[in-house]
Amino acid sequence: MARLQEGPHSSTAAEWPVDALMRAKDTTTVSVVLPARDEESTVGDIVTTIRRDLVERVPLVDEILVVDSNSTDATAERARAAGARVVAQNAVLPHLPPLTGKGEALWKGLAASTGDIVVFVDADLRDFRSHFVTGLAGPLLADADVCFVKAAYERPYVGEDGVPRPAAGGRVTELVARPLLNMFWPELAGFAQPLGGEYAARREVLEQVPFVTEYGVEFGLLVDLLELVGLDAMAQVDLGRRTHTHQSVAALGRMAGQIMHTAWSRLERQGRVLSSEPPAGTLLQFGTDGAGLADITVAERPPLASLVSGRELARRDVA
Ligand SMILES: O=c1ccn([C@@H]2O[C@H](COP(=O)(O)OP(=O)(O)O[C@H]3O[C@H](CO)[C@@H](O)[C@H](O)[C@H]3O)[C@@H](O)[C@H]2O)c(=O)[nH]1
Ligand SMILES: O=C(O)[C@H](O)COP(=O)(O)O
Repeated sequence: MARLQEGPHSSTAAEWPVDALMRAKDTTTVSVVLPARDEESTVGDIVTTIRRDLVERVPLVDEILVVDSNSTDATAERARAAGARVVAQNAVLPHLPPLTGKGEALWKGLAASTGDIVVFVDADLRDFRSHFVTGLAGPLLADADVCFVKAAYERPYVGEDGVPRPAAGGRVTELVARPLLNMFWPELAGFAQPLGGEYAARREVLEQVPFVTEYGVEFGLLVDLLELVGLDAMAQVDLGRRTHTHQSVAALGRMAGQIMHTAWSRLERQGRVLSSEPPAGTLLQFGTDGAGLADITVAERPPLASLVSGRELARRDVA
C-alpha cells in the first residue's frame, strides 16, 4: 500500500466538469488526436461524440485530428464525414522516410496538430463518451505543474459471445508491461493501465521525448517522461470502464515482444544493462497455418523539438 500512496496524483473524471474546465481553459488550446488503422466501424462515432459535446455544445476542444495509419477501409472518409481533420500518416513530414505502426501515427499526429494540450484517444473504443477527453484534459488545465495525464479504467474482455468478462482484458498489460515496470521502474507501478491509448500531455513536453514506433510507444513514453518531468508532474485519472476491439493472442505476442524491446532499449540507455549483443529481433510463432517468424523490433523517432522548427515544418508539409 505504501507504493500506491506514493503513486501518481489520482482523480476521477467526475472531478473535471466541463464548465469548470472552460473557466480554466482561457487561451489554452486543446487538440484531440486519434491514431486509426482500419477503424471504420468506430472512428465516426468517437469523432461525432467529441464534436457534438466538446466543440459545438461547449468549445473546449479546438481541433480533432485523425491520423489515417495506412488504412485500407473507409476510416478516413468516416472520420472526415464526422467532422475531423484527417491526415494520412505518410503525408506528414513527407521528406522523412516513413516508418510504421501506432507510435509513428502518434508522432505524426503530434507534428500535424497545433494544440497546447494534446489528448490521444484510440479510434477502436466501443463505449466512448466525452468524459474521456474532459477527464484527461482536466488536470492539465487546472494545474500548471501537471505535464502528463494517463487514463485508468476497468477493462473487461468481450469475447465473440458479446458477454463482458470483468477485469479480464489488458492481457499484455498484466502479463508483460506491469511486471516489467514493477521490476525496473517501480515509481511507475501506480499507473493501472500503462499501455492504455488514452492520455494527454503538454505539447512542449511531448516534443522533448522520442516516440518509439509500433506498440512500444506507450511504454517508452512513460519511462522517458518519468526521467524528463518526474512522477510529481504525472497524473492518473479514472475514466470508469473501457471496451475496445481485441486482437488475437498471436498479435498480442508480437506486441509483447515490441514492449520488451522498448524496455530493453531504455535499460540500456539508462546504463542499467550491458549487452554483448542486442536482443533478437524476431519471434517464432506457431499458428494453425504453421510456424512463421515475426519481426518484433521497434524503431524510434527523435524528439520533435530536435527537428528544425518541427511545428512549422509540419504545417507546411501536410496537405
Ligand atoms: O499501425 C497502427 C496500429 C494501430 N493503430 C491505432 O492505434 C490504436 C490502438 O491500436 P490497437 O491495435 O487497438 O491496440 P490494442 O490492442 O488496443 O493495444 C493496447 O496496447 C498498445 C500498446 O501499448 C497501445 O498502443 C494501445 O493504445 C492499447 O489499446 C487504434 O486506434 C489503432 O487503429 C494505428 O494507428 N496504427
Ligand atoms: O493492453 C493490453 O494488454 C492489450 O491491449 C490487450 O488487451 P486485451 O487483452 O483487452 O485485448
